[in-house]
Order: sequence, then C-alpha cells, then structure tokens
Amino acid sequence: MTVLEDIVAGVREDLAERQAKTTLDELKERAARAPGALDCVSRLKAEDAVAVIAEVKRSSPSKGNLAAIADPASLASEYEKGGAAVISVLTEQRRFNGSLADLDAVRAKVDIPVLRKDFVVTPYQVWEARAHGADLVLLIVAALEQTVLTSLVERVHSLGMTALVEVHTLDEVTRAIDAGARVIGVNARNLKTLEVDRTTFARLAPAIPDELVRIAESGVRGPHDVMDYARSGAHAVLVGEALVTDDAPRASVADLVAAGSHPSLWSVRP
Ligand SMILES: O=C(O)c1ccccc1NCC(=O)[C@H](O)[C@H](O)COP(=O)(O)O
Repeated sequence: MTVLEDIVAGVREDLAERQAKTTLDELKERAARAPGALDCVSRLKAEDAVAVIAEVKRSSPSKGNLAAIADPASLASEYEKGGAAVISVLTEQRRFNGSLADLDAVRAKVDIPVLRKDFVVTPYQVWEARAHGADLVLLIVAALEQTVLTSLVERVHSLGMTALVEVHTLDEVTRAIDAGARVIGVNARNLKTLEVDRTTFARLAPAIPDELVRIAESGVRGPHDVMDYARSGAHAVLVGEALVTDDAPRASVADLVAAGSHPSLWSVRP
C-alpha cells in the first residue's frame, strides 16, 4: 500500500463515522445556511504578484509533529495580516492532526478565502467543506479515478466553490484539464516517497494553459523559492511547514508576498 492509499483508507474510516452521525440532508441544510463561497480565481491570479496560500498544518507523514497550533484561528489571522491571499486548513485527522473544527475556527476569523485541504474522495466531503464555510476544495488526481474526479470537480463548482486540482505528473495535468479544472496545483512532494523535488513545477507548468491558475505546492523555504516558482510561471504558492515552524508567521508571509511582487519577476514571467 502506498502512503496515499494508506491515508485514504484512514480517511474513509473516519468519514464513515461522521456519516453515521450527520446525514447528507443535514449537511445540505447547513451548507444552504452558510455564507456564499468567495471568488478565488481573481485573488489567485493577480497581474503583478504571486499569491501566497498559507497553511495551518500541525503534523505530516513526512515530518511528524511540526507545531502544536493551539489556536488555528489566531495563526490564520496572522497569515491574513501578513498578506496571504488564501488560508489552507488541513482537516485530515490521523496523519495531519487537523479537523473540521479547525476549518470552522479559521472561517469565523478571517475574511479571505479558505481552502479545505484533505483527501476528498466522495461528494459528502464536498458538502462538508461547503457546510463548514470552505471556498476552495483540494482534489488530488492520484487519489481519484477519472469519472470520480470529473464529478467531484463539477460538484465543487456547482456549489460555488473552486476546485484546486493537484497533480504530480504530466499525465495528471491532462487528467485535471479534462476534468474541468480551473485551478491546478503542482505538488513537489512525491506521494510515494514523500521526497520534495522543486523542479517538478517547472517541468509541468508549460502543460498548464495560461487561462488556468497555476499553483506551486510544497517545499517553499523562503522568498527565493517564491521567486523561482514565479519565474517558472506560478500564479500562487502554497506554504505550510516553513510558516508553522516560524516564530513570526505574519512577517514571514509578508516576506513571501514581497518576493512574489518583486519588479524583476515581471519581465521574465512566462
Ligand atoms: O506534507 C506531507 O508530508 C504530505 C504527505 C502526504 C500527502 C500530503 C502531504 N502534505 C500535504 C501538502 O500538500 C502540504 O501540506 C502543502 O503542499 C505544504 O507543503 P510544505 O510547505 O512543504 O509543508
């Protein structure tokens, strides 16, 4: 079993418990009461800046415990004040120590869009995301058969949210486009080995059409990585570990935002 398959197996068990407690109809009622989803594409695709998606991430399969994050809303607020365009909240419980309660807390605190970052494999989880106030939902191509991927992308968009469709290979880029993705994230972390290869984005980005949003995910250590990803065509970067292990997350987000707005980038950006 690969790491991804192992994670998804645990996600399905936890999901079955939640489904036993909350029916889909109840979720739909809660989703109907939630404020509408915020537009994300324009925020992620600014003319002259790389958008920063700042992540609330307590632990991970690759690194174990990263940060306790007793108050995820407060951390998200610091990210927002630092200039983050979107907050990513890991809601997977077993390996990332996240929860839907974290999503609720962050949603209630910040005014910018919020991403539900999880291993979404069923429409129920998409309704959950909306019911808990998410504006974006992560869909990982490697975890989904094509027909399921396509129907989940459609479901996310039909609820007014934006699907962030994550890829690792050129074949997955094609699958994401075929599924109707408007926003594609290239994850530098190999989900079989968990190794980070920062050259992945530069290899895959040319296959992602200009009208789509291109996001570079994982492995951002600081401003120089933001600038490298921007030179390869990234509209946005998604950063977790470097921010949650930092003593001054607001200032660090601001540094990443400044790097992504550096005038030297705009003459070289594809
Ligand atoms: O982070 C992991 O170890 C991991 C392992 C298996 C599947 C997903 C994983 N991470 C999710 C992410 O995509 C990252 O949290 C996100 O891109 C931020 O990455 P980083 O800045 O390197 O923390």
